[in-house]
Amino acid sequence: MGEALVFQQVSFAYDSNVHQAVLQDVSFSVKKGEFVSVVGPSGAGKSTLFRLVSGLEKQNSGRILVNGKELADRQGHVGYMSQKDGLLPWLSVVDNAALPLILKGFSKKEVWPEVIKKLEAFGLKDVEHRYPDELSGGMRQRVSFLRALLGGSDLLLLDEPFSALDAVTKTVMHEWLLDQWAESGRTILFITHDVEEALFLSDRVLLFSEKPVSHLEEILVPLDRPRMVEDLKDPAFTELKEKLLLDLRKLVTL
Ligand SMILES: Nc1ncnc2c1ncn2[C@@H]1O[C@H](COP(=O)(O)OP(=O)(O)OP(=O)(O)O)[C@@H](O)[C@H]1O
Repeated sequence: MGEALVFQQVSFAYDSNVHQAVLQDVSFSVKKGEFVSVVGPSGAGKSTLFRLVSGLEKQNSGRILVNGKELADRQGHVGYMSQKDGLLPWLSVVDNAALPLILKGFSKKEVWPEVIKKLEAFGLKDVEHRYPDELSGGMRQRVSFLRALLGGSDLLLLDEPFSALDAVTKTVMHEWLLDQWAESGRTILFITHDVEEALFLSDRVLLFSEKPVSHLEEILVPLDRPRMVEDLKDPAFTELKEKLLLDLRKLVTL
């Protein structure tokens, strides 16, 4: 199957704080097609991990391999979607979604029909020519996810994409995301503070369990796929959730 992402003994400290490493000899890997969540207390280094994967920061030592290659420039190899959907307010929905293709040099005329078809499949029919501030939060996140998909990267980094959504929309988005993930065959690395979300979505959860992080604790999620909201009542699921919440609580210092 192969590895989408490999960290080999990666250490990293911000220049402004060289004496306090964020990561210390961290090793882990994510298989192609896997859905892995990253959970940990605030300030533990989750976003830093994403910044390293996407190449926005450079590790001080160790190796980071994306699809088996150590790349100097990972732009275009890693897709990114954040809590703030990052849509450009002056572009229409279709122009926002099509942006990665336009940046690659395609013309609007070439890509619009396909992008509009995809927007329809994402439940965004008839809003193609609206602007982001005219959409609901869930709609905006779907446009943002489509833009990440159209970037073409096999590895998608999702940084708390649903944390600003209400509970019901969030649940709907979870099932929707799992459908899109299954259909696209992409690899997803997902940051969240929400333990239930992490367990519901993922094959594995990686827990930042110390500072600086030198070991990511790994939790395998024993649920079959496809998953549905009813699975949240499964005793194996609730037991795991309680355990993970307790583990996290121990790590939080005020
Ligand atoms: N640009 C930066 N320069 C210096 N230090 C930084 C920078 N960004 C983050 N840090 C520090 O690195 C550590 C890890 O931060 P990071 O944002 O990765 O944590 P996080 O787990 O994503 O937190 P949260 O869950 O609150 O988003 C923190 O101590 C933070 O203060």
